[in-house]
Amino acid sequence: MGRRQSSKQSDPAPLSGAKAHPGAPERKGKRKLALEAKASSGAPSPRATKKVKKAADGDRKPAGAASKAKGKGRASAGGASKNGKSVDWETDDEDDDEDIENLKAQDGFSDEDDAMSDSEKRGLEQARSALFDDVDLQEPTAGDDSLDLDEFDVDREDDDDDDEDLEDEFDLDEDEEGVEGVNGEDQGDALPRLSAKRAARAAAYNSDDDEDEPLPAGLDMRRPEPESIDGQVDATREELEMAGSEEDEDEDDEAALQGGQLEDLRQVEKRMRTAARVLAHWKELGPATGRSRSDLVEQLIADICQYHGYTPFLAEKLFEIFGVEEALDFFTASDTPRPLTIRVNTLKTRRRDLAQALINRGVNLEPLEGGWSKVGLQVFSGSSVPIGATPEYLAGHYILQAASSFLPVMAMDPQPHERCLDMSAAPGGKTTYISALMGNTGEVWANDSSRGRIKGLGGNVARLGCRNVIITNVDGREFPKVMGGFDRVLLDAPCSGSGVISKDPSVKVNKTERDFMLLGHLQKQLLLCAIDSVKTGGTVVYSTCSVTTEENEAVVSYALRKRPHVKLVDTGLPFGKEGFKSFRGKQFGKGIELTRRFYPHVQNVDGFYVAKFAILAKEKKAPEALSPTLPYETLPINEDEEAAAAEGGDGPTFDDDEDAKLIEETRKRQFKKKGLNPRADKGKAGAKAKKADE
Ligand SMILES: C[S@@+](CC[C@H](N)C(=O)[O-])C[C@H]1O[C@@H](n2cnc3c(N)ncnc32)[C@H](O)[C@@H]1O
Repeated sequence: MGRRQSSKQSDPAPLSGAKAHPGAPERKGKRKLALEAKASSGAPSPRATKKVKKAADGDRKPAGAASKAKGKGRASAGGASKNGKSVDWETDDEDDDEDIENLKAQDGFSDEDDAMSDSEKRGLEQARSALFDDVDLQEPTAGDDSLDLDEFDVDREDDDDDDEDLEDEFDLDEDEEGVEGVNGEDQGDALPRLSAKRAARAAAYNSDDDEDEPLPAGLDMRRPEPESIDGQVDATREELEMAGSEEDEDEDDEAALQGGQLEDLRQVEKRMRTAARVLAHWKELGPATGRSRSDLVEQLIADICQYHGYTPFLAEKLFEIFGVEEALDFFTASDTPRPLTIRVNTLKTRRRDLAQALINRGVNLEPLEGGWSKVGLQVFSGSSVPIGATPEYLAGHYILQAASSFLPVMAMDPQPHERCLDMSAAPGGKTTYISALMGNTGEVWANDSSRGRIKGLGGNVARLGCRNVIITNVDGREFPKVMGGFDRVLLDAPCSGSGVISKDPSVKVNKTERDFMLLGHLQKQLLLCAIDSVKTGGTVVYSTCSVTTEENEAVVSYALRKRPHVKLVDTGLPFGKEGFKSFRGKQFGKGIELTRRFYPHVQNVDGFYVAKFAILAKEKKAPEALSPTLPYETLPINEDEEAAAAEGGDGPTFDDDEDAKLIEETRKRQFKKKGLNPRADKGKAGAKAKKADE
């Protein structure tokens, strides 16, 4: 049985232009995985352990050789046309995918090796369950020596920094519109209860009878097989009724938990899927349940909070973004780590050379799924090599960077010798990519308002050998006052991080309505400043690692309204879903469908949003029409103004009285400077002044 067959996960539906990853590789708990595998199969040979670990990787691996064969030429197919020229993201003309496969074959990584015995499979299964417990409950720690989390483009700003920034509000006239669908529930009550439930869930997953049970939902990204809904009415009703009777006991939950009784979370999961199925087929299945639609939605959101550990506010906000069943997939995928990826630093090495070096060290890797990037490698767990501390890493041959983080830079498409600005750049994953695409030519201004994060940015810029980067530490809203006229600006905005919950689960409980309002506010201000910093004919890319509309489409639409000389253009990205044209009755700006959304449950990348603007020439102000009510039919024509108008410019206008005043003031200043009395007789003083001049 090959790796793929051993997987319990099925492929999320692929999007056009990109194939979805079947699952996520593990980047945590490698030691635990190895120990569990060892324990489950007695005292296996190192080879057997290696097989188990490799098989675990395989569970999360993208499609195998077939997909790689297809990968050839895909990147160019994804290349967008820009100004009639084909955008080519490749920095290396040769296709290394095949080379890497050959290297791996030489190194003994063949699919045949992956055949597992039943006991190995059982060991793997246990290891995965244990692993999932780790992932689910463990907050990210700086102590994980295999990862430099700061550098792993967590894509979220320090909350402390934000607090400072967000307090400093501008006076924007349309702030309120970004906030919608707010749930005013008292979170103070909800949070302790949620954490008690999470503890219950942890205990439930750790129970001994797990072996024959299905995987916890957080690890199993499968949707139930699409079944015919005929004949399901009774079963559905039963499931919901069972759920209903549980609900009646809800008030006793606290007591039950305190008394050491653990709720069966699998039951909750089943109930969620059932409710989602009923809601998705409401016409056919709804009436038979005897419940109202809103009642069922309410129950489902409560279950999501309980099962996945969200506040009701955020659960509802995220739930509204997706269709019912898709929402459950999103929540599940947000509990699962994304693949660990690295970006090759083409300023220092080539992908095939780096792959060779890392394979020689025992790192298990593959080119990024789908062939859409020639600088990305996916790293699979199972090797004992700490990927954040290899000699190649220290020499700056690569950076740990989430695949979704490549996308805004690809959309920006920086060219050699240009002048670019990365407005909120720390810790520098995107800055260093921009620098590499420009081949260390031109200028990359890397700015961030956080002093603390600037240090990491400087470290990465130095390690990766980016000599064209200039680092600044100001509030992005100071641009273009500080500097303007850039060819391209990237605003990878501070955001809620709702797309990267798998990296930072604290988002589930620490984001409030106020945060979203203030973030939207800040993002709008920064985007206007980004636009104003670019010269005519230039480009602005706006991105966030959030999936909410008020941080994405609403911000972009605001900028379109406030800056009529900009328009949205194709991002040129080979995959991603269209930006929302409307959301809950609100229509977004022209061309919004050209923006792109990326989701963990669809493309197995972090939730991300990318919009690309072209900056056009500002429209000249038309001369104001004369009012027919004026007392004169025509006004005397000022020759200067007429000449300026003929040239099509906003020519200067002069006011003789004002000029006379200015001339007199200047005269007085000059007299004082020369020690003369400006009020003295003009003739005498003038003669003296002339003499002083001589
Ligand atoms: C999403 S992170 C940027 C990640 C970075 N682009 C990368 O790829 O490594 C957002 C950054 O915005 C910065 N930030 C927050 N408010 C800012 C402001 N007003 N001006 C400039 N930067 C700001 C935060 O310090 C944080 O580093």
